[in-house]
Amino acid sequence: MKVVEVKHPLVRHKVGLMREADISTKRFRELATEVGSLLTYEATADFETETVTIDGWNGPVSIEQLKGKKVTVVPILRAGLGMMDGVLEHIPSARISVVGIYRDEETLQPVPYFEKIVSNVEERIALVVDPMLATGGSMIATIDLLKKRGCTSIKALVLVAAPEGIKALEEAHPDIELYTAAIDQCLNEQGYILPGLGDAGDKIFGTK
Ligand SMILES: O=P(O)(O)OC[C@H]1O[C@H](OP(=O)(O)OP(=O)(O)O)[C@H](O)[C@@H]1O
Ligand SMILES: O=c1cc[nH]c(=O)[nH]1
Ligand SMILES: [Mg+2]
Repeated sequence: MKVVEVKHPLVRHKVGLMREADISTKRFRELATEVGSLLTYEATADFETETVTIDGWNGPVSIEQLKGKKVTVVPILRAGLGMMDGVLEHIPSARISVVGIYRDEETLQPVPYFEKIVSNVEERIALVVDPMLATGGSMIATIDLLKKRGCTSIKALVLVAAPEGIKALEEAHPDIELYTAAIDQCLNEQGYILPGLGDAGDKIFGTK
């Protein structure tokens, strides 16, 4: 599995700000969008382009335009919605496939509760967004679901990843790519990432 920890100074700075214990919901949301945008920039660096000729101000001019597979953005509810606008900033016409999964707080197992995947997902590159890759269970379940629908080109974008989650994801789906703004130290006994961000869903939705 290709794993890219984006080390750009802007990304490191913004993720650092997100770790502040007293951060407001507004600021956390803004930063989740901004880092989502920067991760998208990195994750799309290998997209293919083709050269075409258009009418420019001084006659014909060769330009490059994107070609190949179109994109579907896949936010994992709820917290993934907090990164979605950052992706759409760069790919405004992307179709959206929504997957609802929560993690059982006792067992840490993913519990699916909603899915609405675009109809031609097999023809698209899926950019799956979720701020946290902890045990990896939620991301693995989402990718299982996308593959069952025929999707073969999948990139996962997360703000913070735990080594345990990366290992589990690599074992389950070695063919996908992972882009993360930070690889943190470990999980605590409750399955939270350390140092991590705390509960990203609660911070984005203001529910605690
Ligand atoms: O890698 P895992 O161990 O599966 O944990 C990560 C998942 O946990 C969080 O979601 P949560 O279950 O809190 O749902 P929420 O987004 O609705 O808050 C997070 O947004 C991921 O989806
Ligand atoms: O650290 C974690 C782990 C799972 N979900 C979160 O929101 N945070
Ligand atoms: Mg949550």
